[in-house]
Amino acid sequence: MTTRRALIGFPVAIAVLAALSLYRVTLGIPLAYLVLLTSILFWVTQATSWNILSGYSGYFSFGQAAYVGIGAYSTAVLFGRHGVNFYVTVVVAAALSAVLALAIGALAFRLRSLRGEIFALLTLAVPFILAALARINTTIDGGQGIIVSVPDFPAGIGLFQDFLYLISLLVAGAAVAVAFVMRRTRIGWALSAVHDAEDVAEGLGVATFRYKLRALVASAVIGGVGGAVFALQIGFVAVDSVFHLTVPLFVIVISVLGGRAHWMGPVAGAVLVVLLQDRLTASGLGEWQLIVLGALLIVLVIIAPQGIWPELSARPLIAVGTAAVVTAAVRLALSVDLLDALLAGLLTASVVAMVLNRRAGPAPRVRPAETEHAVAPTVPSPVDGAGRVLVECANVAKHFGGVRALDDVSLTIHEGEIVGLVGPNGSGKSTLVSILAGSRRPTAGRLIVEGRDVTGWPPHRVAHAGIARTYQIPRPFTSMTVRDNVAMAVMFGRTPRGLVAARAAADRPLETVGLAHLADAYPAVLNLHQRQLLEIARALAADPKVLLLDEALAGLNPVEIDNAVAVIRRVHESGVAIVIVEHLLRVVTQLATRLVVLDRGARLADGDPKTVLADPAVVRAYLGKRAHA
Ligand SMILES: Nc1ncnc2c1ncn2[C@@H]1O[C@H](COP(=O)(O)OP(=O)(O)OP(=O)(O)O)[C@@H](O)[C@H]1O
Repeated sequence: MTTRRALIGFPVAIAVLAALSLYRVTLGIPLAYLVLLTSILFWVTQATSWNILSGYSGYFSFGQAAYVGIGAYSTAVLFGRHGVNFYVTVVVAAALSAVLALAIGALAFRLRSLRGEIFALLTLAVPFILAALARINTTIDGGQGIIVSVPDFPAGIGLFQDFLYLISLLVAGAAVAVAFVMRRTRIGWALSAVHDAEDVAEGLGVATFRYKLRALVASAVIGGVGGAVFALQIGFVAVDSVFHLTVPLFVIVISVLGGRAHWMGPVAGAVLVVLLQDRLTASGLGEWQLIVLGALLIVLVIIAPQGIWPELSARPLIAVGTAAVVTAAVRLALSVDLLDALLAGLLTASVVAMVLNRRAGPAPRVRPAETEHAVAPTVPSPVDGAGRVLVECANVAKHFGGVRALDDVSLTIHEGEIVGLVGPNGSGKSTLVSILAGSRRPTAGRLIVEGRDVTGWPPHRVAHAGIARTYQIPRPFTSMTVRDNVAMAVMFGRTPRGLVAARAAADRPLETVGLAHLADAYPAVLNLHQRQLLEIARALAADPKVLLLDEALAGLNPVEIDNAVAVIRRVHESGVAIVIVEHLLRVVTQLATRLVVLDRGARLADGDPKTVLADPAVVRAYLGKRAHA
């Protein structure tokens, strides 16, 4: 959905939904429909809350019930038991949820070991602990449950059900608006990058900790506020009704079904899932709910892994038309309940959109890079430490348990240099690159960039200090176009820029590497060489002083290697010092102004390439076999 369409459609939808309650009697809308809509809005709120962190960033949480529980108990204890103003309890619910999120985030997001499934397990444990606390502690619940009466509400609103509906609409609308804004601003881009390749994002200057924490807090506040309203909805808050495992299961099913990369995904998912659940219950098949939902999820994950919303929004007119026609036809032909007809209409529209999208086929493959051209290699003259010192790696050691990957290695990189870093397999080259990029903390020694000691700095700050790297196996942000991959580095670079300016600034690095004509393609259509060029363009966009190329030529054919060499030379000519890790000596000697040889974690030689290659120790340790070959 374009931003313009969303900015018009969203307020209109909210106004129409509000009118359903305000003019309910005039429009003849049954109260039962309002109850159903209130339930849908609750799940829209909770699924959007989950999606803001887990859907956008890929940090799967099973702890949604913690926020629902905190919110519901804030209202139940303060309003239900002590008569505190209901709106004050909503604020308390938001504050307590935010505090919990800050505690979880401060722990989980600091430690790399708590990523992936460990994060999911951690979040799973939280509601269990809170549920036990609520059950044991008599000032909270004590196992009895708490009755929540009806709060005062403005007289003009009508029934309590209308008030509940309107307040649920307000909360769900605010949640979706937050998700929309986040998706379109820096935080959304940062979370997408975290989802696709967190280490890479961090290395490009994205302060991942900060963005993840903000997303977690926003998610918690929305979940907590939704939980506070839920207390009114259920009227009796008990541990099992709020800290229940079905809460995370439902929000995950809803978000994945609807489309977790999109702000509207949870809305589409909630409408479909809650309607389906309601219709199954109404037809006496309530116990089949989870089976039907599970089966639907399995089928959809296989045929439409991006969820229903991207399918529908790719063909909005056909989707709306099909849903309307099928709903009307089923209702008239079979005289079934309007909701049954609506469900049939929505499911048919989803299937039709999917079939049409599949028949249209995948996006056409983009032509191979034409601007790539081989440039006759020339041997540069060694500059031998000509420029000022940019980076100094002093007496660095890195131990992995008993493995001494690096031991007392010192290295200086000067302005204008291309340093070739060579050595046998396992000699510590990649480890040294990771230390130079700040993605590994040395066991001993210091990393100094332009006179500043940056040892132990997080990678995004080292990136801002002027160091960029590429990866041996290219790691593009797969959900973004080639241009946006590069724009990310500008957006979060040393002088951060907005999306529009960053996209414009991405042109230059793309031209330098010869990928400009593929700017609108997705990385999936690039071949290995083009992906490696994209790595270089992205690193270049971060405006580095020193570029670290970790085996950027691995797996390329001779023509591609010559082209890559020409690209690297162009980058160098633009004023960037380069450290290149490479097994192909032919290439390193073409490019390097200085050669550093590592052997078993120690620096064996450092000097101009000719002298180093003639060093008997180097020949013995590393080059022997190849030289003879
Ligand atoms: N995360 C890790 N845990 C344990 N040992 C590691 C880890 N990373 C690297 N090592 C070890 O450190 C040593 C140096 O590895 P490194 O990958 O830096 O070498 P390399 O010169 O880049 O090798 P290659 O040319 O094969 O890429 C090896 O013995 C390796 O097994």
